[in-house]
Amino acid sequence: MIILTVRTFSLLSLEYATEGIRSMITAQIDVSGLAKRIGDVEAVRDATFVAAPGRVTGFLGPNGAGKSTTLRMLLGLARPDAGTALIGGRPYTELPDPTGTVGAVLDLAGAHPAMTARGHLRSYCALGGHAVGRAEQVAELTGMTDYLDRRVGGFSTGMRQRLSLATALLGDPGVLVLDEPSNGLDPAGIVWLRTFLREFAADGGTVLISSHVLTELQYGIDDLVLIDRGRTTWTGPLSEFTEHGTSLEAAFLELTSDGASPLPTGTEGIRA
Ligand SMILES: Nc1ncnc2c1ncn2[C@@H]1O[C@H](COP(=O)(O)OP(=O)(O)OP(=O)(O)O)[C@@H](O)[C@H]1O
Repeated sequence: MIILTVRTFSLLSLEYATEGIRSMITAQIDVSGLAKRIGDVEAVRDATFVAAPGRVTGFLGPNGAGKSTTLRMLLGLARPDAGTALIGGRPYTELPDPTGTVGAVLDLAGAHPAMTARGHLRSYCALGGHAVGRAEQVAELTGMTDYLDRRVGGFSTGMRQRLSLATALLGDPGVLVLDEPSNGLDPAGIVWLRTFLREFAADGGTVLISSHVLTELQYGIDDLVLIDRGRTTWTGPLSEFTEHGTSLEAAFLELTSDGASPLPTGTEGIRA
């Protein structure tokens, strides 16, 4: 996809880029020293990383590592005990146009089963103050046009994932935050999602995508953030993680042990 950027200017710390007929507000994600205790559990102890515009950043860690809790803090759904999680230099709750800045998929679309996809999207257009025609536009972007008049109750998990993504895109955000979006997608759906996210980033968007499945991220991301037991243990370009012959899987296992192992030889990413 060719980017025709005709103008950019700074809006707070957000970059507003106009490109062809489409415009988006792009912004960097900055997480620093983030911590959150839930009951007796230190769900997040020290998460520090950046997700940059124009890049797809994978947020990888084993089950229970703290990925969802970190993303919930980033999206203003949980209050950090310490540290900051900023989008374009601001907490989510202080963004002037939250849905026009960030699209998030944390859970499968919680639409009423009797509602059609079109009805679901149109009600979110009304809630978010978006033009009603956005429903059909995001359906086209996510390959949902043929399903618009079907009831959500009959959707497969993969179609629900697409509907969630379509809903997140209604405000034409420049930042996408996706928590395990490949769950329930078949191989063709995974390839489609990977291609969609790469094009979104190629247009200048910021993508942060979490997963505990290595193979989901291996071919679709530019940068990698590893989290283990609530701490980011490695951040950097994926190419640095694997270029010296260490497989992603081997490096992942090494860096999600007890943290005592050395970095893969030649790896220049940052180890926390
Ligand atoms: N509501 C909660 N009540 C109690 N403990 C919680 C709660 N939410 C998260 N935790 C705990 O916090 C830790 C981090 O959980 P989190 O869901 O953030 O991990 P995750 O990396 O997203 O895991 P997964 O890959 O399995 O989704 C885990 O030990 C989890 O059990």
